[in-house]
Amino acid sequence: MKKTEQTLLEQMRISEFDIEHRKELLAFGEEDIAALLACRALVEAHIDNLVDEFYKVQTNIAEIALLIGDADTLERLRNVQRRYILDLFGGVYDIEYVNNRLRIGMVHKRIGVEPKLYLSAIQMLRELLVGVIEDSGDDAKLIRKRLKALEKLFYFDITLVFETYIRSLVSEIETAKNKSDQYARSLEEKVSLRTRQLEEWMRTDPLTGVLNRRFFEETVTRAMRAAERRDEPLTVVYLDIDDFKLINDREGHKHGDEVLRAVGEALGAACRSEDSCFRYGGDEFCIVLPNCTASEARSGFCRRLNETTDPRLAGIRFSVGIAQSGPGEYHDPQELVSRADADMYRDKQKAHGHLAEHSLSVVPDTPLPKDKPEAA
Ligand SMILES: Nc1nc2c(ncn2[C@@H]2O[C@H](COP(=O)(O)OP(=O)(O)OP(=O)(O)O)[C@@H](O)[C@H]2O)c(=O)[nH]1
Repeated sequence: MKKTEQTLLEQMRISEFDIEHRKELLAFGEEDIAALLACRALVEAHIDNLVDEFYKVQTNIAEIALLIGDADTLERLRNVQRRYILDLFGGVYDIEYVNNRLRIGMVHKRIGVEPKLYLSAIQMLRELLVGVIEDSGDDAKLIRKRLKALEKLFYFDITLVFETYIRSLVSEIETAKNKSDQYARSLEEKVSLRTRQLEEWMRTDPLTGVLNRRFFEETVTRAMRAAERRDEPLTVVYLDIDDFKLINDREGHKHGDEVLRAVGEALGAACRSEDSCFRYGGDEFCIVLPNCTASEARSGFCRRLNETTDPRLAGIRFSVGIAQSGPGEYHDPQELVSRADADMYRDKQKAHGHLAEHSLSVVPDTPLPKDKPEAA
């Protein structure tokens, strides 16, 4: 619930029962109320003098004069003080009376009246009132009773003002804490986002956008363990662009970069969500295909790659090596990669020796790669 939807009494959980309890704690009873009421006429007769004297002293204190600030405010305060003094001897110390005291505590906190200034003002007022009551010429015993009752009422009021003051301080601390918690949370979110971005950046090959070699071994090892656990096949496809040096030499390094970028995009498009694609060397790429046989890699991944229509890849040919592990028997992850590499090398030899067609030519409308015997 918003603070503005609650009265001060509700915020501080002060009920009529609580007010009576406070009076009991101070032994403030009917006798005291009667003693204070008995002074009312006397105090009323001196009220202007009391208020004048009070503010004469108060406005001589530099800090207080600064807080009051101007003549209009002083006039307003004089009226408030007049009402307060009369309330002290009004004989009614109920929920309304308490609410007014709480409000004073709140206003003091808001305008920055420090507790020491409030206490010194109360002490000053007390002395002025004691003077008036003592000079009444009444019976000494009666005067003592009245002063005692006034003392108790001041304690009653001071406690309320201080509690509001403290409550207000606690609220300020809570607000500051909430703000700093909020800031810490937003900072945490930013850090975790930046960390994710950094990790992503560390994993990614900046030119082609596919994963870099640093994470390759870790990925194959993890994929191999998962395949073993599930008794599924795992396939690695090794791709090497044919005569890439020639492309660089003929078309320029910039064009070569553009081809590598296009290869990265084509591989990304040919991969399933569970596949991981790596730039393994300058013009070499490795694709880890979980739950996929060598034959499925050819009919699935290689076919999709072969369907690439990117004009930057027209005439680009790959030597392809495929190696499968599992189900049943599993190789060492490094051995699986070496087998895919060896298979790719054999493919390249055939191509160079014109013994066979290239495994994969990424040009529009090229036929599917020839199905090779399983490497597993
Ligand atoms: N444009 C460009 N070229 C690169 C990059 N990284 C490596 N290369 C070049 O890629 C070429 C690879 O050449 P080779 O290893 O001889 O391979 P190849 O010319 O494809 O020959 P084969 O593999 O036998 O078909 C080298 O000339 C490298 O300089 C790169 O990031 N951008």
